[in-house]
Amino acid sequence: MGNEYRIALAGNPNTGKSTLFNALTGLRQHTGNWAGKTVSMAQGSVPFKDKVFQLVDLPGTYSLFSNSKDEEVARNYIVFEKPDVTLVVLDATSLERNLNLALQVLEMTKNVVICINLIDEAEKQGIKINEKLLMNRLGVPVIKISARNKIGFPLLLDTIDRIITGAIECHPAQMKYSDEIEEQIRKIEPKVREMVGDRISSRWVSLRLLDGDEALLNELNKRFVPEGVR
Ligand SMILES: Nc1nc2c(ncn2[C@@H]2O[C@H](COP(=O)(O)OP(=O)(O)OP(=O)(O)O)[C@@H](O)[C@H]2O)c(=O)[nH]1
Ligand SMILES: [Mg+2]
Repeated sequence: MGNEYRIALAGNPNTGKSTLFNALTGLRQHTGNWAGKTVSMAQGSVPFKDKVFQLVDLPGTYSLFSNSKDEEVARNYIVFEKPDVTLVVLDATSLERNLNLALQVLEMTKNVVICINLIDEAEKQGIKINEKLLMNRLGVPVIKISARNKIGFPLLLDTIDRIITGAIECHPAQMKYSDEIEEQIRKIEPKVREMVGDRISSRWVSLRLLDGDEALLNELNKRFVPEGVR
């Protein structure tokens, strides 16, 4: 349908993705206080203004390389299924560790919202988070929420809506690597672009290939190379 948009929820395990998913959709995806709860993707819809957001609860992962099935599922969804917006759910009480995954997502896709969850817990612990500064550094909206207490939802939904309409444009920060790696990227990126066009970030694919990500290479072959040529 023309007014349906897919919104993916990514993040480290145990950051409250399913709690957010359930609170927004009214569904009952399993939640728990230990890692590895969500192993497959749950979907649920959230009507908002003239639109319907189809939320996809991805498995929680510490990175988005090809280290495990979960990472591949989450990675493939973000890169190949191309959700309209990807929410990265972070735990406000361990932001530094959580930002690692956020930076990976920013390399993979353009339309990203960073949700800093468990803001209630962070406040209890006296942790102060400057979301404006983060927003400037990361180039995408950063919103403080508490999924459990349903805090921050109106702004979150409105921000998703405004990204979809184009009222907000994301400019995700790109990590700069050593001169040597940047030089290698420059060499292979044009060839990667010939293969993937502008459907996927050619810089990100180049980086993964330089890292020897064979699972990704297989996935690219499957999706982009005609069967007779592989
Ligand atoms: N204090 C507080 N706890 C929260 C909040 N959101 C989620 N939690 C708790 O954090 C724990 C993990 O929540 P889940 O929603 O299962 O986390 P998840 O990200 O889906 O975890 P995986 O599926 O393992 O990746 C649960 O005990 C939640 O009740 C919040 O806003 N504040
Ligand atoms: Mg979950």
